[in-house]
Amino acid sequence: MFNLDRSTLTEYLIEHRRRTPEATGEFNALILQIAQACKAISRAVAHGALADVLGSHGSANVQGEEQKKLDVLADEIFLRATHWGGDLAGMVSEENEAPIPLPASDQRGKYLLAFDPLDGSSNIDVNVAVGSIFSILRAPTPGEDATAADFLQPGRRQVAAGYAIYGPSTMLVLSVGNGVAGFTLDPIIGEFYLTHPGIRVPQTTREFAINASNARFWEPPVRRYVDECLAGRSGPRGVDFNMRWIASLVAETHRILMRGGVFLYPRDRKDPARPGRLRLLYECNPIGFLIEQAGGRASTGVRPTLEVRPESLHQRIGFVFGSREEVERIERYHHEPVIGSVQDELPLFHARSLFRDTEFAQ
Ligand SMILES: O=P(O)(O)OC[C@H]1O[C@](O)(COP(=O)(O)O)[C@@H](O)[C@@H]1O
Ligand SMILES: [Mg+2]
Ligand SMILES: [Mg+2]
Repeated sequence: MFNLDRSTLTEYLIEHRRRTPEATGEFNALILQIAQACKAISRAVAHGALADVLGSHGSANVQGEEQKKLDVLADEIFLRATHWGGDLAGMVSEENEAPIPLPASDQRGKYLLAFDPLDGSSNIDVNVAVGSIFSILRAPTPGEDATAADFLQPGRRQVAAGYAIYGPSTMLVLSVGNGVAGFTLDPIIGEFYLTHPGIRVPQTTREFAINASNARFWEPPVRRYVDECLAGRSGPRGVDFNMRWIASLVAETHRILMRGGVFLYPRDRKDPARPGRLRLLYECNPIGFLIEQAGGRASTGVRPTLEVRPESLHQRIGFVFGSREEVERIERYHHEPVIGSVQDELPLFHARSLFRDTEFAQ
C-alpha cells in the first residue's frame, strides 16, 4: 500500500534548488513554512467540532464578509508559520486590509506572500472540502518592508503558487514555475509525499461549474455559453454536459486539475461596485498560474488573468478557467457580437428555462 520510493516535499524542493544554481534556500524555506501552516490548518479542519473551530467568529473582514472561526484561526496559523522566517519582505491576506507588518526585529527577505488562509468558508460548517491558496512574488526592493503597491504585479510575475485542499485527504498542489506537482499528506508521519507529478488539465471537457443562482445577472456571452451547455445533445454543441458547483474555489480547481472541466465566476451585473466575486491577488492569480502551468487556460473572460495589472490589494475580477478549448470558446463569445442565443432556437428555453429572465433576454 505504501510506496517508499516517493519523494517528500523537501526532497522535491532540494531537487528544484539543484537546478537553480543562484538559489539561496530562502525560497525552499518559505514553501516549507507554508506547508507547515497547511498541516496545522488541516489538523484543525479534521478535528472540526472537537477543536471548536466551526461557526462564526462574530467579526467581519475588510471586505465586509462574516469571518468564521476557522478563517481567523487559519490566518493566525499562516502568520505564525511564515512571518518570522526572514525570507519575506511583506505579506497580504484576505483577512487583513493592509500588508501585514513583519516583526520589527526580523530581517526582511526578497519574497512577497499573498494568501487566502481559508478558501470556501461557507463549506466549513457543512463538512465539505475547503482549502488555502498562496501566491509568491519577488519583492521590488528586497531587504526592505514592502508597500501595498509592491504587490500590484501581474500574475505572470509569480515565482510560485499553490493551494492546500483539506478534503478526504489533504493535498498540497504546487507550481514553482516548471509544471504542477501534487503532494498528499501522511497525517501520521506529518509529511507531504509526491503522489501526483506532472499534473495536466485535459484540453477538452464536458463538465462546467457556475453558480446558477446568479443567472439573472450574467452578461450575454456567459448566458449563451451556459445555455448551449444546458441544451446538450439537441443544442448547438451536440453533446450533453455535466455540471458541478462546490462553492470552494480550491475544490473546483482540484477537480479540474484531476479530470478537466471549466469553472466560471464571471463578471456580472449583481453589484456594479464588485466586478466579479473572486479576488485577483490571492485567488485568481495563483489558481491561474497553476492552471497555465498545467496546460489549461485562465481568463477574465476576455483576456488572460495573468496579464491583468492589479489596481488594489483586494480587487475582485471575473474568472474563467480550466480546459483550454472551453475557455477559448468563452473568450470568443465575449469578443463576438451578441446574436440570438440558443434560447431563441429552442422552444423549451422560451418560457421554462432554469436560467430564464427578461432583463437580459436577447
Ligand atoms: O457563495 P458562492 O457564490 O457560491 O461563491 C463561492 C466562491 O466563494 C469562495 O468561497 C470565496 O472564497 P472565501 O471563502 O475565501 O471568501 C470561493 O472559494 C468560491 O468559489
Ligand atoms: Mg477564497
Ligand atoms: Mg478565504
